Amino acid sequence: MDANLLAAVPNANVALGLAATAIALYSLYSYLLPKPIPGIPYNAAAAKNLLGDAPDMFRSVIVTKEIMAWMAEQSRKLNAPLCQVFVRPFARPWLLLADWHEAQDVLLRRGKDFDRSAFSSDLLAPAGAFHIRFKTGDQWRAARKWLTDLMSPNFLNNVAGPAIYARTQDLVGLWQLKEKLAEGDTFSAKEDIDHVALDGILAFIFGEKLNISATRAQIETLQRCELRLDIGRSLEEKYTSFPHGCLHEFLQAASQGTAVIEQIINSPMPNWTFWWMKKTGSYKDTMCTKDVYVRKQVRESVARMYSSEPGEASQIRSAVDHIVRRERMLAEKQDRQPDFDGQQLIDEIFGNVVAAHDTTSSNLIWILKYLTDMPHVQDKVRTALHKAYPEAASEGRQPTAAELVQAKVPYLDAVVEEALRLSPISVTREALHDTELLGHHIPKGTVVFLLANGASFLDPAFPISEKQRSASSQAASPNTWDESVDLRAFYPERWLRNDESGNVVFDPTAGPQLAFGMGSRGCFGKKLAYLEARIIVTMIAWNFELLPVDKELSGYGATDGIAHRATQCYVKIKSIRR
Ligand code: HEM
Repeated sequence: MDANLLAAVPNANVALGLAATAIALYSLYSYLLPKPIPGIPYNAAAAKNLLGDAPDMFRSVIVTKEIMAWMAEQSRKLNAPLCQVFVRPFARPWLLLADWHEAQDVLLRRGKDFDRSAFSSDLLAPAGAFHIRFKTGDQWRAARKWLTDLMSPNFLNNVAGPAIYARTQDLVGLWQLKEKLAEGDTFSAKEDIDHVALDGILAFIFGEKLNISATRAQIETLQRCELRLDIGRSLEEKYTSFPHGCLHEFLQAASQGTAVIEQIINSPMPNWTFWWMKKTGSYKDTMCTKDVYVRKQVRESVARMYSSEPGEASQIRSAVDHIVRRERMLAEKQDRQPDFDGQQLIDEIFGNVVAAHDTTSSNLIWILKYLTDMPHVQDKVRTALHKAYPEAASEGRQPTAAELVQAKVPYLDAVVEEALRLSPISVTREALHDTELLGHHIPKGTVVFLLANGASFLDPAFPISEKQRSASSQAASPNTWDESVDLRAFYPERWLRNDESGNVVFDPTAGPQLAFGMGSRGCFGKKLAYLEARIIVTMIAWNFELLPVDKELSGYGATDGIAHRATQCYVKIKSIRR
């Protein structure tokens, strides 16, 4: 054979090898590129990037800390009520639905098509066997049976309300002390609100007599600071800071329980983060502390139950008392031994603490900010309260717990609702099988974010032809309001209307609201959250004037985790003397 030809054979082999490698690499690259769902708008540049939209999202979230704002922005940029983003590399796209009418339909009427997503269940992995993580089915129903009637007016008015009221009195005491120590200066209210929300929820879960309290721990610390030795002013002399109270280990575990979930939610690789977290000593300590404490409370409640007369309702002083009675009753019905020590029951109890704590405290923090920055709203709240509790006002005392749980104060309810409307976290659902949304084919397993901060909530709704909507959506009549009233403004009046007798009433259905989700998987604790907000805001507005604070301390930035949480909440308080 020709020598040149012989030399060319290896070269040809090398070339062939290189070409094959290039083809293989290109195929791998194409395989790993985001896979858009046909017909649904997306960012074209992101579809050509192995990391999809992730780099853009991280750039934005590093600055704003608000992933929900980034999502709403994508829907606006793509000008689409349904769009897709590629946030997790090499995974399916997430769908973003920005339409109140269709979101309501998914949540209320399409439970067979969409359910709790594995995605959100994974983010809440540290909550263990808490029912929020289950798909709708037998396990979920079994857990909900323990909770039946906890949100009944009877339980809320006679057990939860008085317990939360008692804990709110501690906050009033703390702020009277802080006002004196700060000599009228501004201070951060975030931790105080966080603590009173935790104390309130724990009093609901474990009873008013629970002997641990984050607020009282703070009071004890401050009582030792009478000489102002430990009290500091910030460098810029903008606010006074106080030393922190020393929290009971269970209170620390409760706060830590929220913190670990937030860490997972904000991780680019949640499953890995959780895997790593579980190996750390601090995680194990937190889990062990909360399990031991909750079990102890359950055992004490069981002992009280067996030592009281059967059916003696007055013995039920907490959610745990109620849950252990339900477990006993269910066990009898199912002909089995009650399992008071089981991990699922313990996870259910602690899960409710976590679900309730950060969400309620975030809502209260936003309310305080709005009341501080909008004195006319604050005045209106106080006027409404004086009208609702005329005896307390004329006798120069605070409204009692019994008065608080009974009264209707439409303007206060509207303020709470409006704060919730402006600070939602979007709920997610997962397609249970191949289905359709706004006329598009949606593959099984796709995660859909129902944006509560996009079009038809904070921006005017997208025009959508009725034909695109599902049959159940077309059949329903949506509640919507005048979108020409600035949807981003804090305007409680949008939740008020006149009834047939001309009285002003609060109308929770006046317009789009997704703060609690909806339907059978909507928030279980919604009524308790309203009750807690009503009690705490009433007691604050009744006892203190919230004076304006420096503009620099009144930002509206937030972080997204379990809740959409304001970064700043400073107050300058003046006791109202009667
Ligand atoms: C302002 C306060 C609160 C807000 C904004 C809030 C918000 C939410 C949201 C958005 C969901 C998901 C709903 C869905 O997927 O459709 C949810 C679920 C849940 N929330 Fe709340 N929540 C609050 C207070 C509470 C409280 C006080 C409790 C307990 C006492 C609670 C217990 C739960 C539970 C157990 C679930 C899961 C329901 C299920 O999966 O079946 N939440 N909450």
